[in-house]
Amino acid sequence: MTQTIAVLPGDGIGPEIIAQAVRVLDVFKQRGLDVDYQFAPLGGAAYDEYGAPYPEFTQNICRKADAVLLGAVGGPQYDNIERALRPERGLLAIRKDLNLFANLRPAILYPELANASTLKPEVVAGLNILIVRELTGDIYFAEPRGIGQLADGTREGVNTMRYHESEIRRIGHIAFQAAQKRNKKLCSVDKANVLETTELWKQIMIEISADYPEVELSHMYVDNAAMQLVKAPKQFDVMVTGNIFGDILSDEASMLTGSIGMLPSASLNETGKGMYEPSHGSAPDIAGQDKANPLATILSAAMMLRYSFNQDAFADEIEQAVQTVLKQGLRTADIYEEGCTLVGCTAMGDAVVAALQAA
Ligand SMILES: NC(=O)c1ccc[n+]([C@@H]2O[C@H](COP(=O)([O-])OP(=O)(O)OC[C@H]3O[C@@H](n4cnc5c(N)ncnc54)[C@H](O)[C@@H]3O)[C@@H](O)[C@H]2O)c1
Ligand SMILES: CC(C)[C@H](C(=O)O)[C@@H](O)C(=O)O
Ligand SMILES: [Mg+2]
Repeated sequence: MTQTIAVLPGDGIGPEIIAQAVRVLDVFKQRGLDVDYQFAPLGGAAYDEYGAPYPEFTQNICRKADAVLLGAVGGPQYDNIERALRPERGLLAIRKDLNLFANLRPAILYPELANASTLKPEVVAGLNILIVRELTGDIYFAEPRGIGQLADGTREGVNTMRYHESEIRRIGHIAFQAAQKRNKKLCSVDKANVLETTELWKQIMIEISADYPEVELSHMYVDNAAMQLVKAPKQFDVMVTGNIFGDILSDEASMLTGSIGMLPSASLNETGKGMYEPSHGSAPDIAGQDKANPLATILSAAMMLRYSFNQDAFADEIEQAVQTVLKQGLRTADIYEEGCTLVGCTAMGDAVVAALQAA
């Protein structure tokens, strides 16, 4: 039966990078992958068309789809609209609506990019970390929130950090299972020395570690983890952390791989349904200039084939094709180094498609 991919290009560079990922998926459609695309707006594009960042039109398509492929949302033209209508709220709403609580962000350094990282090549060579970020709880979603006025006329901003143990438990199991399939090391990142929410996080991780005796569990405070990621990133195998810490640490980890333009992600729910998107944003500073690196989005499409469609061999082929184009010396501006060939977003897509067709 034909399966459906909801394709949400979003804003800024979103449409440019999504176009390349769709071309890559088309290669597999030609080889028999039985999928159809349904395009829908999210974020600013949806606000422009429907007056809401996650309108009913998009909700209906995404709820029925077997998987969702997203570019990125947001842009300066939306920064001053009512908060509830901002593009980023559309992204949070779709994550909550589809219950996508498990965000997997693999930071893998392709050997060809060892010099593209701002860190010394020997610090990052061979890097392969998986960040497991909880995505539907924490300070992102808990009430109360808002900016209020106090009796004395001054204003106060409020957000609330909250986790129920069931939310911690389910992301913990995902992380332990991922570690079990990898190098069996799990580092849980918290701020249990200060925040009770994350003290509970740590307790739950210890409790469920009993189910995974072969996985070595360690704990690290988030400030130290931020430092260790640049000092000695290869000490990590899988890291598991809450929504806000995971947001920050995954952007940090992306630079270990050369560029944020290289970091894909999968956001999964309990049934395995997923939304796949690069970890970066809509990059308004380079939008519309054919300069964006499409590889994080193309690698996110590979994660979709692996997790949503059980097509491991196709996913491997995409990852191999990305390595081939890097070996050929092709680089978008964010990963460019002397002696390589500078290409735009479309030409990078062309090269990945050509590598797949040659394989
Ligand atoms: N998942 C998402 O949709 C998502 C994620 C992060 C930020 N945002 C939104 O994106 C907008 C811009 O945010 P920001 O500037 O803080 O973060 P950003 O990730 O969009 O950009 C940060 C820097 O990285 C560069 N960059 C990002 N992706 C790139 C790519 N594929 N190729 C080359 N360079 C790339 C940008 O040019 C910029 O210099 C904001 O509205 C923000 O809310 C959306
Ligand atoms: C745009 C924003 C809502 C989002 C987040 O904070 O989760 C982004 O930074 C991400 O990492 O996907
Ligand atoms: Mg982020």
